[in-house]
Amino acid sequence: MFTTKDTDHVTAAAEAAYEAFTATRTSRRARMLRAACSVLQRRASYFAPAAGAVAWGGWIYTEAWLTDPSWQEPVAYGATGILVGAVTGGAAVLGIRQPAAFPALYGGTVATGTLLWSSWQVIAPSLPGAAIGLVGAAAASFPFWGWLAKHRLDRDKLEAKAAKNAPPKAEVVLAPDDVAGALEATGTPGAALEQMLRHPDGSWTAILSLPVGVSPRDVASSALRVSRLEAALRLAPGWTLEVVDGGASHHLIVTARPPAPEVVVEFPTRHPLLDELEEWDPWQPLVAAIDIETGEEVYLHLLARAGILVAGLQRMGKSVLLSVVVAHLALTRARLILVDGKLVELSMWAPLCQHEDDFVGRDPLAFLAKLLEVQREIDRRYARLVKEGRTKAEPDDGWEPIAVIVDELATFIDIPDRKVRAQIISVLRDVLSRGPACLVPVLVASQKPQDDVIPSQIRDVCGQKVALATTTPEMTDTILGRGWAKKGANAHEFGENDKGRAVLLEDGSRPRKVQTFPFEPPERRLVIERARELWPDRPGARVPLPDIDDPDPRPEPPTPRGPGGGGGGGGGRPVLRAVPTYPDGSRIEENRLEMWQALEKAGPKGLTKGEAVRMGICNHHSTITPWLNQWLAQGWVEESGKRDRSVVFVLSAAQHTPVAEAPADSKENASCPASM
Ligand SMILES: Nc1ncnc2c1ncn2[C@@H]1O[C@H](COP(=O)(O)OP(=O)(O)OP(=O)(O)O)[C@@H](O)[C@H]1O
Repeated sequence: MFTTKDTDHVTAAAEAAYEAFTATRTSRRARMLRAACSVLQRRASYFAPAAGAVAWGGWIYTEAWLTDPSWQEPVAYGATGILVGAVTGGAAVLGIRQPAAFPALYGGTVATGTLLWSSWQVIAPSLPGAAIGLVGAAAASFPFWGWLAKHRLDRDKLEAKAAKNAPPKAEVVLAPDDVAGALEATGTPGAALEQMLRHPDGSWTAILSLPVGVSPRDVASSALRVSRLEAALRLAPGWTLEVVDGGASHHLIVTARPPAPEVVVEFPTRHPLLDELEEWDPWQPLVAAIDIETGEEVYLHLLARAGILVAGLQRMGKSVLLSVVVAHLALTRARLILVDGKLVELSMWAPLCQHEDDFVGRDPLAFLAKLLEVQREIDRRYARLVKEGRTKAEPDDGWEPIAVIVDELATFIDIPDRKVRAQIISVLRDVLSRGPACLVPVLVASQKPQDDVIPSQIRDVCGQKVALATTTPEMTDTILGRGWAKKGANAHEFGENDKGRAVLLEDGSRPRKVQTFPFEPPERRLVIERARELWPDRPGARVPLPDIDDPDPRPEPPTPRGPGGGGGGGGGRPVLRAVPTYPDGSRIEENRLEMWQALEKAGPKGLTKGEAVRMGICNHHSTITPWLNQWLAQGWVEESGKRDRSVVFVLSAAQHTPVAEAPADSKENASCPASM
């Protein structure tokens, strides 16, 4: 038996239906008995004083009648007691729930009546005396009647108000004979309802035992049967039905759920990062969006999970989300490597880069070279992890985070050179999967959610995927993985006005529908200004402008190492924008550039051949010996004593790689002045 207290109208309707259902299962007499017992049980506290008073009055007057038999006294007093008792009982049955008021009113009424009547009897015992006593007792009950009337009036008012404000009544019908009957109507006769459970949220669960020969699994797994059962149950709109196999017990478990209550979620228009523009710890998750169903903050993890993939149709909010991630990274000590097929999206962050060539534009070969450089660093870091018997980096390892942000993956994947494409996919996959564990977070974004642009090898190693609006379920699956569109990740249902609306899927979790924060250029500039204040000496990267900066439009493809690389020379590098040269102006060969730069970086401390090998510049001393000999002969390098019994090589004073100047007539990118 249920109470309607504290339940909503849906629950009340469901209860009524359920009570009707249970009523059909018992005989009329049993139902009446049960109702009587129920009233007695629930209203016992109201009946007790009435019953006590009637018994007490009856006893006094029976005794009086025995000693002085006359009919007036017992009838008069008995009538009074019965009247007041009936009033009390009636009010109790009508549902007035004030246990303390009842006995008090009742007791007062009876006591006053008794006093008046007894006094009159003493003064002038007679029949009129009895009648006056009766009237007095009745008059004494006026306060009670007044109270009762007011109470009913108030209650009616409240009910009228509640009915006015209540949402339209939902129809929840459990068919007569209900779930078993409905099941029979769908072609599965003979089921018996074993148990009906009501849940506090208004949902219900029916446990049915099926006849021998009918498999609960067959019923539960047949979409047709389940939808027929749903129709036969005539559930109100918005209700959902779940049918599961009860297992060995040969039971079928049917659960109906009311629609989830609507949560009104307010979307903040300002990202919380803007309220605290201080150095940010990349180990903590960053607030990426708001869950549109619950209003909770939803996070992206830069280091604790594998890479991040963001994709969706054009103009739906990819760059905005990307900027939120870059803004967080800009406020860390991370080295930013920005790869932007469109140049304009990430170029405003270029002044925060720590290396001049850490901005890659529309150049797949330059991208591959950068990926190989990052891959070599990952190899070095993993070598240390292996030596130290660890599986991932810790915050106090002393490694500098290296964040790789790639916008518009299509520029680097959707290219005619299949070989370079395959190399890029292979190395990017490796960097995405191994990077975060050694402080190399990677984010890739694409505005073309198609298989040929987001290969499954790339998608599958991304531990966090964000699907902004797409147009088809296939596109959604391309971003999130096969089958997710069918399981409710419906990015393809977002409309063109749903800017920043996305489905976020984290490995091992259910997809969440989210709304990203707006993060427009003025807000991005605030972060940039603050980062420049925090780290004023970052040199920034040059944004390569096509046809202006790149002197060699057809550079030779680099030679990536095979999988698992292991710190080799890394092959050649494509010609990048500034042509590195020796002091005599001749170009530094691709395969020697890394060694030359290592010498530059080492400064007067110099470098031994062994150190160069350990840094992964080459596999063996013999590789660099001829280069060093040549540079010694030219006078660009000097020997400067020994360290650990090895000769230390240093660049001769003032040797450095001059940076090629942009031609005087070249246009300057507004977001990246040549001064950068
Ligand atoms: N969370 C958001 N709230 C409000 N507006 C947003 C949100 N995200 C994006 N927008 C708006 O949507 C528009 C497109 O955003 P954005 O530039 O990020 O799209 P995009 O997918 O990167 O486009 P493209 O693919 O062309 O680069 C912008 O005008 C931006 O202001």
